[in-house]
Amino acid sequence: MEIKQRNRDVIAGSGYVAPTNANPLYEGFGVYDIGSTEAVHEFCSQVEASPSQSFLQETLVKYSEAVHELAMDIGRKLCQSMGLDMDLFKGWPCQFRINKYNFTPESVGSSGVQIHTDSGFLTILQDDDTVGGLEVLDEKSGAFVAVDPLPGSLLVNFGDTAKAWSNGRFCNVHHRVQCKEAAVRISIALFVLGPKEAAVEAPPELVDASTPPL
Ligand SMILES: O=C(O)CCC(=O)C(=O)O
Ligand SMILES: [Fe+2]
Repeated sequence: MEIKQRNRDVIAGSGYVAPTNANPLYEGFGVYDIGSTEAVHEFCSQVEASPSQSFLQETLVKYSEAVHELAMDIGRKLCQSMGLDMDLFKGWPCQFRINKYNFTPESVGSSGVQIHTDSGFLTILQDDDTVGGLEVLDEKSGAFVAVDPLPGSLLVNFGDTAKAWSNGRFCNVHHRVQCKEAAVRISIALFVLGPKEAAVEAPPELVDASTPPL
């Protein structure tokens, strides 16, 4: 526990999250801004990835660089597809989280993570290869739809900041994690948060008479 606690918050909730009474099955590690290779190295040294475990550090650096580049690329393509000439996510902090759910026989049927929307712009999620549980809300019918494990795939969803920026064109999807079986479930998320200093505002091209400001 002492070692896990070394993964301290940079912003609220960005470091180690221990199980709580409200959420006893969940714990997670995090890096505030994975766009910084130093932050990834610091994380590895905090959780004592020793030189004998250097493959861990290498893997994490490679993974974080690849998923960060993917996020930036998605930002550019989103803008292109909307006819906007901008590099949207450039310089935005990207938070990284490794989620662990210690599901038990007693917890089957209960909640691993309550229903929520992600607060940032975009989330890239690598879900557990075998243990399901992620469900997204179909806003029309009000029913939850299971997102079954699909090894080798990444799931991308928008959050609250994307809804604000796009003036309601992008939907911040509600989702939750349910315990379906007594097994450890791991997921890895990258959250493209939003501009560090400036406020989020819809570009003028996305505001007109038929889509007035939200
Ligand atoms: O573990 C998952 O599949 C989803 C986790 C999640 O929704 C989150 O970290 O915001
Ligand atoms: Fe989420």
